Amino acid sequence: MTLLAAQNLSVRLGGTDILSGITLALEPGEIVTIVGPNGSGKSTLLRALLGLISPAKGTVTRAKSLSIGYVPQRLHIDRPMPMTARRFLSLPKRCTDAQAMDALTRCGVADAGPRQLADLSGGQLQRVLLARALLNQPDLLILDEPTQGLDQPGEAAFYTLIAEVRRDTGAAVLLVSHDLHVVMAASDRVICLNGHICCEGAPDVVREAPEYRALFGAGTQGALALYRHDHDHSHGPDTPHEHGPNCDHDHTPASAKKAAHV
Ligand SMILES: Nc1ncnc2c1ncn2[C@@H]1O[C@H](COP(=O)(O)OP(=O)(O)OP(=O)(O)O)[C@@H](O)[C@H]1O
Repeated sequence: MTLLAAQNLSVRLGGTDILSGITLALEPGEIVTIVGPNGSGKSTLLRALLGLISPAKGTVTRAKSLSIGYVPQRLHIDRPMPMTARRFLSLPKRCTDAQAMDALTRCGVADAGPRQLADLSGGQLQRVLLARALLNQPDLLILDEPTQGLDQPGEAAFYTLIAEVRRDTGAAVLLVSHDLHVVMAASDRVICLNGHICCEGAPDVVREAPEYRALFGAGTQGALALYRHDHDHSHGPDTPHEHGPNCDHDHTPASAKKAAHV
């Protein structure tokens, strides 16, 4: 049973096409990571899947009575505002002390309840946010850059936690990241987004091909940055991009061809 699916989804914001032709499906218990450069539409895609943005075209379908836990990219409360983690867990929906303790313990921050949000480290705060998302016993967790601002060990620990949550609760996880480096071990599937789905695949497949580096630049040092590039689409005619040696199709942007009179 598919939990959530998008069919040929396009989103237009402020008169600009942000996403086009997105087709994807999330199955129970899988961990799927969306990667893509800044501004490639990752948060927009999550918001469209959540129903927070109306698509210009296409459809989003959710399984009946699907429960979703969402951790947005930014916490829209004033961190200096006095608020304990325990109180935060009861917003907007009240939870019991036992439920709060269970969620905090599961997320490795059992003692965070009485602490002020402002006093928590970045990693602890992310865990409290995850704990809050778990309170509804979600079938699907949607996490928008949950490790933003964490150092690499913190990031790795957080992804280990996500894998444990999936194991213990059976929840599927859809998350956004900039960087495959740490995500790889925890993801069943990776979707590379740049306004459209450029490529997707299992991490072990992704490791074997050079496409991720082409999209993200040399900054990744090629670390785990490799995708098989199964094209089921055409790139926009003027979208410049590069691909690895295994690609057998012409990626010369149309504009370059025009310029070169090819
Ligand atoms: N409400 C809006 N109105 C107009 N444009 C928007 C709106 N929200 C987002 N955008 C634009 O849509 C594009 C995609 O934004 P989005 O936040 O989805 O990208 P992202 O991949 O999540 O980026 P980042 O990695 O920087 O978080 C950006 O160019 C952004 O400026």
